[in-house]
Amino acid sequence: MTASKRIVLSSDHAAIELRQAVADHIAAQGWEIVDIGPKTPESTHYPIHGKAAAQAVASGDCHLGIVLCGTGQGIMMAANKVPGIRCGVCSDAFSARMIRAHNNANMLSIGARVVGEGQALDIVDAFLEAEFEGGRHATRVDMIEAQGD
Ligand SMILES: O=C(CO)[C@H](O)[C@H](O)[C@H](O)COP(=O)(O)O
Repeated sequence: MTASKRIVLSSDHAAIELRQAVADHIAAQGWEIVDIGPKTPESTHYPIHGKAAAQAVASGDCHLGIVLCGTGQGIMMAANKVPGIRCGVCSDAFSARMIRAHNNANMLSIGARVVGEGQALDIVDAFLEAEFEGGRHATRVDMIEAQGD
């Protein structure tokens, strides 16, 4: 793990507490956290927060991003609308490892109403520890990028 790397975190109202747990967990590993909120649990709209986090990654300000909502699905869809973003929802560590190793994902989405905190932190660790394998997988990721928006 490269300690100097920056990671953006965001969520909607359904995942405020889990987002904080993720932030605490990865800050303890030396990651620089850019937590763009929201800070309070009032009902909000996941497209706003998925887009904002994705823009932080797509702009190069952050190396990676983690977004969370109730299922992880809506905020993932919003993030993937930003060019250059490859975000996958994961409920298990194997998938989290593979979206980086094979799909070169730069964002991870988690459903706070789907997985518990312990599982979520395992998913986060798997995502952050994995590395893109390149080779045939790079050919395929390039094909995704060539499809445009
Ligand atoms: O899971 C979500 C989107 O995929 C959101 O987090 C919302 O929680 C979900 O849409 C339910 O909305 P609610 O306003 O919390 O009932």
